[in-house]
Amino acid sequence: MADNVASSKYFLKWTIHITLVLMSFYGVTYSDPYDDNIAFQAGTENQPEFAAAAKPFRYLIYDVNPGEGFNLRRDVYMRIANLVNNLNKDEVWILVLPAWKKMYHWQSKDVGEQTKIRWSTFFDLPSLNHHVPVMEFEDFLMSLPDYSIDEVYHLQRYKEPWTHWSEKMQIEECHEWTGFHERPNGSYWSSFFDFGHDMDITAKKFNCLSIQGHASFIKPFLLQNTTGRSVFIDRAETLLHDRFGNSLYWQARKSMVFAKHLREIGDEYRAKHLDSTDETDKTVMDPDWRKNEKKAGDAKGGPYLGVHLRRKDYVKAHKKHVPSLTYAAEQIENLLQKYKLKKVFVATDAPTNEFSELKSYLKKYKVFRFEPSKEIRMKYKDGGMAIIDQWIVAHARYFIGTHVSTFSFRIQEEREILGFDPETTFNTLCGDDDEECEQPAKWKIVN
Ligand SMILES: C[C@@H]1O[C@H](OP(=O)(O)OP(=O)(O)OC[C@H]2O[C@@H](n3cnc4c(=O)[nH]c(N)nc43)[C@H](O)[C@@H]2O)[C@@H](O)[C@H](O)[C@@H]1O
Repeated sequence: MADNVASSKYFLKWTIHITLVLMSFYGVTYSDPYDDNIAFQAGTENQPEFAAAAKPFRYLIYDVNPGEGFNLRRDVYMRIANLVNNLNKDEVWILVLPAWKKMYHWQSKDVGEQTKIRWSTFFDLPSLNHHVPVMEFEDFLMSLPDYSIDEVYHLQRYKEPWTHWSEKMQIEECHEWTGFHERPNGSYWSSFFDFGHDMDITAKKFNCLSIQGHASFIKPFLLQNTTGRSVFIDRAETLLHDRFGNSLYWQARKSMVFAKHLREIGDEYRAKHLDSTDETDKTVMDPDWRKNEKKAGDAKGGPYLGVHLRRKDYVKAHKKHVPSLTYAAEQIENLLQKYKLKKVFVATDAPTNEFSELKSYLKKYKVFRFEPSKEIRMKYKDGGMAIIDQWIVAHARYFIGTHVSTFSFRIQEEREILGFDPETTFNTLCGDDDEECEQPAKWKIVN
């Protein structure tokens, strides 16, 4: 009896939660009584021709190759978000956010476990929800009474190299290790963002799907060839952006507003150490990203140079393009002189000794690096520290990053959203012997 009451209360709670997510997406204002992180203020204007909310909704869950880093994963989110945006023109689909789990670069050992991290730790969920309906994986699990996902498709590349590129897909034998294990009862077990280690989460159906195409190429397959309420796409990085750099691309990117608690820490640091506030820097943003349509040059930026200096594995992996610390310091000094700045903020994964060495070459200037308290590190982990660094460095008067680092790319996009002149954004440090020193393509915002 008690069990029945508990389970009907539970069912009611999740029915209300999901209804509220969808109401928010369809433009109704509400506060979710169950989650302090979700207080939606969805607008009503410009609602696209999405399917009627009354249809039964479905869930799209995805994951990315375990080897991929934080900032490529952010890019894959955009591809899938725009697929879900497209799906919602025909059926209601909720995008289930893959919980963050430990990555190769998240090496801090003194910040507690870096697993099962909610997206709301890093991003503002109401902002994501303004673009597509989203839900945390943990919450989705709670709404699955038997922890059983209906269908899984592990995407893989075709074995044969292509001579002529065309979009194609086909269910085939798995070419590679998938992380899904068939059980005697025919269900499939996987770790599902580490939740599977404590809970018995399985999939009813599992297939490998060879595919070559853009994200929306899989849409007809999802609508016509799958019937499950919940569909999991593994190795989603296999799908390409539908259109790189168009307005929808930028809408997805703009919706990835950093969590307020991280922005506030960054803002406090800017004010305290870098004489930088949004008012003086002309970087005041509307809390609703849909209302921000900045033009190049609107933003002035704080009176400091911003540098993203990627070290660690990059020093070896991109030998030709990553400068020695002496040459990095020389380039930094030239920019400080050119822009008549006295302060430089360095976002970097460099160990302390390398940062001290860099500082020793720049004695005439004030060289800053964000050094968080233990409490902040424990709370927001390595991912949170990366975002705070990105936020601070993105507000600089002039930015220079590291060759082909996705960490630098995300900073460049942030500056496009803030309204900086692209000349002050798309710049890369040169390697010591890199005579060409190719500069990044200018991917300008399309509002
Ligand atoms: C060569 C490739 O490079 C890719 O790296 P790349 O695109 O720079 O960028 P990410 O994929 O984000 O990986 C770099 C990770 O290193 C840390 N990191 C790098 N720079 C900074 C910084 O300035 N501040 C802070 N706080 N953390 C930093 C952070 O955890 C970040 O997610 C890798 O993901 C691939 O695995 C591969 O190694």
